[in-house]
Amino acid sequence: MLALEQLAVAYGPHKVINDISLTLAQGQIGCLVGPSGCGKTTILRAIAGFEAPASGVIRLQGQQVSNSTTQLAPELRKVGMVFQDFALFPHLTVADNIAFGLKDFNKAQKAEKVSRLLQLVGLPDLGKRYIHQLSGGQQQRVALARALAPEPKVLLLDEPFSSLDTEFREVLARDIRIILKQLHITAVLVTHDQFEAFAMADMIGVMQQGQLQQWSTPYELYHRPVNRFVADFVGRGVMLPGKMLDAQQVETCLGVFRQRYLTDVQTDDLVDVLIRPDDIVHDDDSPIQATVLEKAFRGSHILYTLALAGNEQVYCLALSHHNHAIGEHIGIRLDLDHLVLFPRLT
Ligand SMILES: Nc1ncnc2c1ncn2[C@@H]1O[C@H](COP(=O)(O)OP(=O)(O)OP(=O)(O)O)[C@@H](O)[C@H]1O
Repeated sequence: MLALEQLAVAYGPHKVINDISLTLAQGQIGCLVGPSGCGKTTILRAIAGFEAPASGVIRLQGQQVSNSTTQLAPELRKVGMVFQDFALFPHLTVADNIAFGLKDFNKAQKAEKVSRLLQLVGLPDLGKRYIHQLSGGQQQRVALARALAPEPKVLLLDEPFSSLDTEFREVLARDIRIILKQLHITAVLVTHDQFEAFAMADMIGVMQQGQLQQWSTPYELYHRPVNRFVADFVGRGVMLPGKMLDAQQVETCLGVFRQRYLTDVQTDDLVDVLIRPDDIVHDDDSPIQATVLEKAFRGSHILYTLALAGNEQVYCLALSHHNHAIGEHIGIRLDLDHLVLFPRLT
């Protein structure tokens, strides 16, 4: 179990982490996402014990390991780390890299453990190779095996996939998730890639300038962002102008919809309604017409950028056998489970 309670971290006089609280149960995987410099790595460093809190508390397995006055040494925390650059030793074999941290094991115990870990990360036959004889993805699996060897209770992964090809990342992210779940290890992943976060995480935290804007499940984050920053940062979407007809009903160019998201709202208030690409359904029978401005082929789907009457634009994710040309008019309707809206910025 991992808990941060009102954590603040400063470099000299500059506070870069402010009042962050979050909890992960044993075996849960959390991801931190956010713009460059927002403090993601600093949080990992604080959990590992390399940075002391300015205030607040860090707990691992219920034990307080960091506060502003006392710090448990990093090597006593049972925390493993996997980095972006793998940090493997080129002069050692794969097996020796993995065994590197196993100080209290004899030769036979090491060999047994390395063999089990190689099996676990899907590289059973590569123990005798050197690091330069592996692909990037294989190297990252070795880095994972090395971090898992001392049986950490918490694993910290700092952009572990960023040097790998995009298509490969999601597969590796899912594989690593399966391994961490098997071993019931609590993990925190830092990434720039929200699809990676979606593939790995039970909980995702969106950070901005040292503050945690939202900490929730991937579904909640996408469908119920707590503010505009999170709505913009996670997933694609547009803000469609709307006007409140009363506290529940909002009028947009796509029709009138009921809402329960915004409580502090009155008749005639101007709002923006968040519309995701999957909220717009292509429907030949719909009276609402839109013009295809752009299209991006995604294999099973096409992401259309559509112009509505007036100047508004929306995205529409349609199955790719609905193949329409740029300039064509198509019928659409809004298929919303719930409305997310924000007061219009003045
Ligand atoms: N050792 C340090 N001394 C002083 N300032 C630092 C130090 N390390 C990081 N910072 C600053 O702290 C802030 C947070 O940095 P951090 O590396 O945690 O951000 P990040 O979200 O991980 O960024 P990125 O996504 O670019 O890796 C940044 O403004 C950074 O410049």
